[in-house]
Amino acid sequence: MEPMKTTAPPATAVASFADVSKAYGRVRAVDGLTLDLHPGETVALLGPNGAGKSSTLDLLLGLRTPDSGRISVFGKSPQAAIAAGHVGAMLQSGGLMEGVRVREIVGLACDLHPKPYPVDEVMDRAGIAQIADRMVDKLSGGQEQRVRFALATAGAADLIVLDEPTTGMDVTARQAFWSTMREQAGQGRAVLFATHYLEEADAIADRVLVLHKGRLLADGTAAEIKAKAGARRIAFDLECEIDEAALRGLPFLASLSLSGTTVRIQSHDADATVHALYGLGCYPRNLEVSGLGLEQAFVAITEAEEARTS
Ligand SMILES: Nc1ncnc2c1ncn2[C@@H]1O[C@H](COP(=O)(O)OP(=O)(O)OP(=O)(O)O)[C@@H](O)[C@H]1O
Repeated sequence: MEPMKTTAPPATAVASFADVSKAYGRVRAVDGLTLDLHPGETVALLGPNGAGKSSTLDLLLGLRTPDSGRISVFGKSPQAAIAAGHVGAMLQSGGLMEGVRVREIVGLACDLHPKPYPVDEVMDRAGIAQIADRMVDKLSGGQEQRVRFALATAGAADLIVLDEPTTGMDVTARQAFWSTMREQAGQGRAVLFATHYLEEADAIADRVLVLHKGRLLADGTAAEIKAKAGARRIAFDLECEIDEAALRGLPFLASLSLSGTTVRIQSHDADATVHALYGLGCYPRNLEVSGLGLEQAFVAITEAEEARTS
């Protein structure tokens, strides 16, 4: 009799980067990146301007070749995976074809896709049915983004790659966009998106990657990234005059800001900071201690790295 298997087999990676580097002259855009993406995962790629997010996505899509390391997408080269229809992509810019109507460009994307969806379905999902007859060069920024979204979802791809997909979209378009992406991930597709909207990453992503100068600084759930930042927020009001220098002398302080009588602190050990605060002889009112938001965690992690490397 076969022994009973007690553990599930490891999910095969949708895409893998193995020690991938890419430089432009002296700029190391991607520096020793090792990473696996898995089916059904929604992954946010974060990083300050110039961190290497677009370069990473370009490498994944075979638009650029790594100087060293290996990238595989569904066990193939990125180009072969794209030709096989495994990958849908929505890039940051790049003009849409001129002189054609919305329906024509979406129709073309469907015709070219090895596993296309019906054109009307694609247009409905992207919320562009009403502008089907408009020329693509006469669209607003948000409408253009919706058309790009339609092009990325013209067929059944198993990996969807999005570079700042919701830039320029209004609230309704954003919500519709993310609900479609959740649906896609729910069907087992992997979704990788680069963004500067940290609330979006916090709300949408199962996994967050933080890039800085081409290197992976953090990889985990939003909660893990917040914990990694290793700081907590303390906010309170002062009811008596207190010397700012005394506040700045509190232990474990990462940052301090004063606004009127309100003090906001980030501390690496909130218990110790609050304990010392009571020792200053002026009791804080409305004391709140909370974890960092993803945005503050992101800033704390990237600033710490900046300080370490500069
Ligand atoms: N074609 C290129 N030639 C020279 N340098 C480049 C080129 N493309 C990107 N770079 C440089 O590589 C680094 C990474 O750029 P990249 O566009 O990947 O960053 P990013 O994280 O996407 O930035 P942003 O948030 O501003 O879009 C930057 O320093 C950028 O100036």
